[in-house]
Amino acid sequence: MTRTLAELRVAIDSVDKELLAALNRRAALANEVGELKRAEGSPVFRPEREAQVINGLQSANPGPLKAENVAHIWREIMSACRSLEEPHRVAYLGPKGTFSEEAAVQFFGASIEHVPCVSFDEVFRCAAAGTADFGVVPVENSTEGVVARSLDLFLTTPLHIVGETSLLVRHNLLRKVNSLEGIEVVLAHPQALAQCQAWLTTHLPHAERRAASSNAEGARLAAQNEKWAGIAGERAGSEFGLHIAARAIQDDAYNRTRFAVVCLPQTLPAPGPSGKDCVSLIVSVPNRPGAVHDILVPLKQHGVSMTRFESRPARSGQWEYYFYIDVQGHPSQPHVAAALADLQSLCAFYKVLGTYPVGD
Ligand SMILES: O=C(O)C(=O)C[C@]1(C(=O)O)C=C[C@@H](O)C=C1
Repeated sequence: MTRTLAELRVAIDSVDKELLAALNRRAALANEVGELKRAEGSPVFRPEREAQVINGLQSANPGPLKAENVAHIWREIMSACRSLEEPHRVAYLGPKGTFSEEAAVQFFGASIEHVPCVSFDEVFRCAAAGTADFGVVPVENSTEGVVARSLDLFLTTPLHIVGETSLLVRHNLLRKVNSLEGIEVVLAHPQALAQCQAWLTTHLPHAERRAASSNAEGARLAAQNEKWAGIAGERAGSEFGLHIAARAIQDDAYNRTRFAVVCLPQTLPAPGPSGKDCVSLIVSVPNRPGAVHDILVPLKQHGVSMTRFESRPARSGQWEYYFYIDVQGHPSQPHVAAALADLQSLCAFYKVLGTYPVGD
């Protein structure tokens, strides 16, 4: 016999009460964990434990809830529990409404204190000075490649990477008026202008492309002039009361940006193994034939996969480079430790940027 809507809602209300009671039992346990950690002076945020909790629940999930929804729900549950233990301040490129803010909330959940910053440099400064506990910075975009400023800042920063997350980036043309007519200036971060260049050339060939410090800042400025438009996410559109004059204008439909989560090692030491981890390194090699090939040999010999290899000029004027390398695994695994030790012995410069659970 099929149940009526009223009967189904009564059943849902009863499940919700069970969930609420269970969630509060969980929160009380997290409170106890918090007291324990305060007593021993250990960090509240444990990304490897959170990754294990989510992976475990996704494997045990019988459905019909989708695996990605399970991840999303538990990220929020753990964010709420974590904030009971200790509220975390998270710095990102502001103002409110940026993709960086979205990445910060995707990684830490909604229960955080927001520290919007005016530049990537400021995000690094805030996290290094302790004004924020963590910083979230973009490192790579699937259309445009590396975010050079972030990579350059990694070289000298005392911060290390403790996590990563990636976002599907959908850019919209935002404007006071809901039309493409009469747009004289398009304002956005240079990365976003580059990610939408084919669309802009086709649809707004005569509009000036003007760089803004962030997409949300471009949207904020566009809200002040009818002849201007911004390129940003929906979040920024609603923040500044703008129309979406054109939706999803990025040249690549699968445009994704990967973000790194950084902090001081004293805020959170390198996370332990989660079962699916990654090590990020910066190295340089002596300028001689075959040197770059040689640093890859230990990885092959010890069966360690490399998932990323980027170069940045060393700015020595000598055509020397820093290489940004990501490898799969955790240094607590003997084959990873052996590969890294051999690699280090070949490098003129070697810096471990971080060991952390692989993001989604
Ligand atoms: O297991 C812990 O260490 C906790 O503090 C609990 C908990 C959770 O809610 O499950 C909360 C914060 C940590 O980042 C990891 C997990």
